Amino acid sequence: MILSDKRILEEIDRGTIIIEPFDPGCLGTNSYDVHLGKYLATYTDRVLDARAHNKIQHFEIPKDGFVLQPGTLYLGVTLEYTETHAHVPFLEGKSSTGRLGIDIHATAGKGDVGFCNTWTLEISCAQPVRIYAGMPIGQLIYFAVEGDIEKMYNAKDDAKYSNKTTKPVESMMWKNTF
Ligand SMILES: Nc1ccn([C@H]2C[C@H](O)[C@@H](COP(=O)(O)OP(=O)(O)OP(=O)(O)O)O2)c(=O)n1
Repeated sequence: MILSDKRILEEIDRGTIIIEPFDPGCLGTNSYDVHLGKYLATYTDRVLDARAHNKIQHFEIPKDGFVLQPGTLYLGVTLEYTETHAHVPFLEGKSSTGRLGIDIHATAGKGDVGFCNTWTLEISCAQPVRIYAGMPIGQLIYFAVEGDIEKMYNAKDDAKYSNKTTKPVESMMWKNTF
């Protein structure tokens, strides 16, 4: 079950969903539009190593935008800080970004109950495209969860992406043992 607009507002009133900043105009029928934050990042090394801590360099999107190039993975971040305490949040693209050839996540769209942070975007593009800080970039949808939660994401010792940040965060795969 996906939460409707009215239900998202009720959950915001209850404090089980937090979206900051919140603009009622960004509420869709059953989603909330999120925007591109001002920081992007790229990996320092061209060849990444799934076992290593691959470092990234952050940079600010200039006022007149930044042209994404195909073949490079950019990490972006949502302008919005969100908390979701009783539902499963999903980050989805928007048709309008998709029609510009922009992908906002490489494979991970699902969030966890208890996730409290900005969202890192795994951005790639089909052809060069200029993007701007503050542009609508994706949407959050909320699913009801079945059953009790043993441990909320923000309470887990091994949660990799729970340190609050306004910048994109690199892969923490290196924390897995394999
Ligand atoms: N594009 C995305 C997808 C998810 N998340 C956030 C919300 C999730 O609650 C959190 C963890 O996502 P995953 O469970 O998919 O990530 P991992 O399994 O790699 O990390 P962990 O071991 O911390 O669960 O990251 C994000 O910021 N950007």
